[in-house]
Amino acid sequence: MTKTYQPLRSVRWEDDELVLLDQTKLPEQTEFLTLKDVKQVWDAIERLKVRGAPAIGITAAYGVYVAVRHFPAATAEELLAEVKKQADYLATSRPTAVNLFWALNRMVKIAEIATAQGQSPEAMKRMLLVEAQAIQAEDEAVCRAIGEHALTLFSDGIGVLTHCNAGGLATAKYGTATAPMYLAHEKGWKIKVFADETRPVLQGARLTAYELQQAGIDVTLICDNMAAKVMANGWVQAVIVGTDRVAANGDVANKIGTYGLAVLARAHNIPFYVAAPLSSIDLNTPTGKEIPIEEREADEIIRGMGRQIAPNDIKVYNPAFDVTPHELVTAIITEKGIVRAPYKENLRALFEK
Ligand SMILES: CSC[C@H]1O[C@H](OP(=O)(O)O)[C@H](O)[C@@H]1O
Repeated sequence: MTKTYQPLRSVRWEDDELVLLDQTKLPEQTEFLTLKDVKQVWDAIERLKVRGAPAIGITAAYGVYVAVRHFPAATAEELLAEVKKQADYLATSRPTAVNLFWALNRMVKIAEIATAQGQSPEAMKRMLLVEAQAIQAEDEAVCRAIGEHALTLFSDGIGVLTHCNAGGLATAKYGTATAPMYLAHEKGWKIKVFADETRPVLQGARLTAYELQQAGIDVTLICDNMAAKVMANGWVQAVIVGTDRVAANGDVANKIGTYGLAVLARAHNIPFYVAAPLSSIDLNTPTGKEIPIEEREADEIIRGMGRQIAPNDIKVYNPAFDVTPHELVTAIITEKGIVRAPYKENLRALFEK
């Protein structure tokens, strides 16, 4: 009997409103938010109520429509100017996940096309909503395709370690790193997942462990400092993670702690895979050195989960991401196939296919 994955959708356009699952409340509470204005959308992205590169892009796309749907533009040019203004505002919510900028650029492009076609402001607004819905629908198909390619690297009974949440909650459905886990489960394979808790915001403990358990997948939660022991035990045959931005040379920005995992995987001769939709690959950023790394507030560490665990006013360094050099990446798994080194040439070729 095939087990179909029942998604817990993090972003929905429902009854003509943008509805988000508040990921800061999981796993204890399943709470939905209806976002009525662009400031609420900005806050939801910045405060990680919605997070994960593709989900951020989808939310920002709907956010542009929410921002302008009632704007009283007399002409398409006036509305185009407002679309650009609101897209620029949403672009300030978080700096690292390139999907945010990729999705906002798509929304501005639609507004430019509508203007060039001489569409009315009302027609442009309809085109904007359709584009946001297309971005969401495409992401679901992209994630499933990533899963199918990744599955060719897995086998029944495999042990897989993952970091943070690159799951269904971070995308339209299936996730990127978790897509092969769901598809393997659908095929009836026995797959053992080890999920890093992923300090300080615990996306692995709160989200990955939660969504995989809900789907009936064998998942074991470990603290980040246990990954080496799990690998040394021989329990891991592959590491697979998501990404917020792949640079043109194949350097990978992802949740803080990913770089350390890649070093551990290399030390244990374990393949290190990055699941990356083309919407997360940024050929305009030459190397990982040029990827902006978000630094978040000290309280995420000092008072992260509701209780104080460090002295007041202690100095804190809280980068939300790190960069894994492409030399440590075994393969980048995209919806168009599996990409291996030399990454600079092979990533560019993806966009020429
Ligand atoms: C499928 S992209 C998921 C990606 O996003 C996460 O970051 P955050 O939770 O801060 O948005 C993490 O880097 C995941 O790999």
